[in-house]
Amino acid sequence: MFNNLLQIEQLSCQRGDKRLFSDLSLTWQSGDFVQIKGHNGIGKTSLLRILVGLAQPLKGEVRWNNLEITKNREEYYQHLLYLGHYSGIKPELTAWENLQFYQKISHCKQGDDILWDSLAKVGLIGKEDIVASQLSAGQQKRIALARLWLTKVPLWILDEPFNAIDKNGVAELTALFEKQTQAGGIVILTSHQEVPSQLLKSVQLENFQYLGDEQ
Ligand SMILES: Nc1ncnc2c1ncn2[C@@H]1O[C@H](COP(=O)(O)OP(=O)(O)OP(=O)(O)O)[C@@H](O)[C@H]1O
Repeated sequence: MFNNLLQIEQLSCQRGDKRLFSDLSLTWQSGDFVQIKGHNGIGKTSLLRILVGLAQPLKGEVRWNNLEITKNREEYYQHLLYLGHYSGIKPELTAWENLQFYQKISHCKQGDDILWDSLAKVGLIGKEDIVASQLSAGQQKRIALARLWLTKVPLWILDEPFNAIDKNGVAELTALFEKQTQAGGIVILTSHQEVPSQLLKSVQLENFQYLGDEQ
């Protein structure tokens, strides 16, 4: 895999009238497996949303391979898989159809076999013909997570991927994240649960909390 770089420079974030973090500068590259840490409400989701171009920082910028992401969205999104709090699945489609649709529109491994494999990995065999709206929140989350076994993109940004996932699932997903980074990908996530990996680096957002002296 090409050596990729995700850089954030002098990033400051405000939500409503509340300044969250400021002056955050970091560089991640191929092979990095990173957890964004910090107490509830510190701004972890806000940071991820800035990283994927869904929210604007107050100051600073995000660059993918030296290009500012908001000016090069099309190129950036060809390399990014983002799973946010809302799983982004279509409620009127079955689990199978959701993944088939994803295979069609994304840079994915193709074919029914790989799709069955991805359903098996998330424990949805037998549920493939049920429309997503009739599945539980946890099962819907697992349809979204099945994309991780289909995608070929290098950069994964995942907000609480382990929510509604049992202990075995957490271990299996963590192994997949390690495999992705060892193959030259970059995985950035938030998690309220312990992530069982020796490879994980962390960014503590408390270290960048706004202290009130920035102009
Ligand atoms: N759209 C918004 N408008 C105003 N304030 C917001 C908005 N979204 C989030 N906030 C506030 O910004 C702060 C950070 O929210 P964020 O969801 O980024 O935190 P978090 O660290 O991910 O929290 P948690 O660990 O609880 O998921 C919170 O105080 C939240 O209330």
